[in-house]
Amino acid sequence: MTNDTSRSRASSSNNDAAPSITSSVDLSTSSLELSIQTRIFKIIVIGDSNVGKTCLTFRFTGGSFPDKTEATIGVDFREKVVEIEGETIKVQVWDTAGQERFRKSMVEHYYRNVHAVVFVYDVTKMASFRNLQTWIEECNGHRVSASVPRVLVGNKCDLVDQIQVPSNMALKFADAHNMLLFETSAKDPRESQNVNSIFMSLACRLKAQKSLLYRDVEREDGRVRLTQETETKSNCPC
Ligand SMILES: Nc1nc2c(ncn2[C@@H]2O[C@H](COP(=O)(O)OP(=O)(O)OP(=O)(O)O)[C@@H](O)[C@H]2O)c(=O)[nH]1
Ligand SMILES: [Mg+2]
Repeated sequence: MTNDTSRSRASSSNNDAAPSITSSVDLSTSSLELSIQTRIFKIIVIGDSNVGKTCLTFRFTGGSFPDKTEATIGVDFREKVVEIEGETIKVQVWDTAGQERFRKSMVEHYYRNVHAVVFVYDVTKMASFRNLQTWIEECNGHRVSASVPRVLVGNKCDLVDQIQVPSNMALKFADAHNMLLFETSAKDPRESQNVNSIFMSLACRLKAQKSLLYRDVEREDGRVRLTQETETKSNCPC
């Protein structure tokens, strides 16, 4: 599919249902009922170290650009509760480590039961764009279904004089890999809405694609085990 050249570009869409998911919550929590009703979408953010994964997730969940960041070790979780078509959904963002030494013991956890993947490169660093192929191979190697939506994000667009990755090159890559492309900046507050769109477009697609149903609620040693099941559904306006 050919795309226009606006900052947020749709190159293609994914479909199909995701695998079943099992999670546990503490019985003692009075919010059990809420837990059962609130769907959680797990979105992982992947890419080279220093491309701005932490800043992008911070911008989405906290609405600001952090003064200072350090290399992520393992993973940082950030959550945002959003409402889509009257339904409250928890978007759980996994901000992963780009440095090999800080991620190797965690990689299995990143990909387990993931609902969507955000691949990030730095538009001022060609190497971070070239390395996307490796990140995609890692993702595929962890049995992430082709039906799990993926988007591509070129970050640091505010550094206009230093851009190394041309938009048309990124667009071609996104098309070839069946991904949406966003070119944006976690730093520039005017791009805040665009950063939101990265995650909201995924949440809308997930909501449209499937309805996670809690099938079984069984007590296990004071805990409740919830099993979610998926079914195809398509009524999201996004
Ligand atoms: N100019 C500019 N700088 C940015 C932007 N996003 C992040 N940075 C800077 O890039 C550096 C790295 O940002 P991080 O978000 O920590 O990078 P990361 O991808 O999380 O790195 P790892 O945790 O090591 O994988 C920091 O100095 C940020 O201030 C952006 O949009 N524009
Ligand atoms: Mg980080």
